[in-house]
Amino acid sequence: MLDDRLRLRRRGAYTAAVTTTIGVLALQGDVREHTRALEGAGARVVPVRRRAELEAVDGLVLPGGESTTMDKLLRVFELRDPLCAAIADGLPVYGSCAGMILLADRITGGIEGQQTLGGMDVTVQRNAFGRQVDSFEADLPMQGFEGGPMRAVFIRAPWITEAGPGVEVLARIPERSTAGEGLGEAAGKIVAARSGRLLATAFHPEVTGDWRVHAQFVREVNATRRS
Ligand SMILES: NC(=O)CC[C@H](N)C(=O)O
Repeated sequence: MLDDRLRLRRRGAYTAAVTTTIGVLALQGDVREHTRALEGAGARVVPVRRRAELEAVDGLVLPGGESTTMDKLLRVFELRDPLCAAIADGLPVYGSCAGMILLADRITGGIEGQQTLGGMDVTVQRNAFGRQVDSFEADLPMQGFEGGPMRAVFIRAPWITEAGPGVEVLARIPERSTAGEGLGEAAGKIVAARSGRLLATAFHPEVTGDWRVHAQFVREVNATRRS
């Protein structure tokens, strides 16, 4: 038995059987940072640009970047329909910032004709923070995450203005940024949420070196895969 396992492991088959493969949508955005974060959290990571690549992953990350560009490229690369179908079918997906916009059922502040993939019963306001606090960092306590508040980096970020009953709110904007700026009307806005197998953050944990969000996503993908 042990010999068999060792033989399989040597061929890579045993490892492949227990290693979760997570894709990062690689059309635009901070693909490299998410790849590093997921690898830091112990996953095998592959870029996804084609339908066949999408079909081979156990979970998918939609990176930060520019949601309008990703929307266009998803159509050009003929990934939009398969991805909508995969989400409907229960593929675990984590979206950060532009990725969160893509997961929202509804957006405000989108450009003419901008579409999302949807799946999460939320309304997301694009570029919600306004020019004064365009980019900032805040320490966010996050529901269900141990180890203290999460340093959250916001870059022309969206927020969630409305969340349906099936959506679990994981984090809201505090009163002040880490630098001490008052965050005004942003305070209290929802910036992290989960719904079924979908996870979304308005901020970018992939750039901080704190891999807790990615690690949690990898655990969820593992649990889904085994169930
Ligand atoms: N950092 C980001 O991902 C910014 C999102 C961007 N403002 C958008 O609308 O898509």
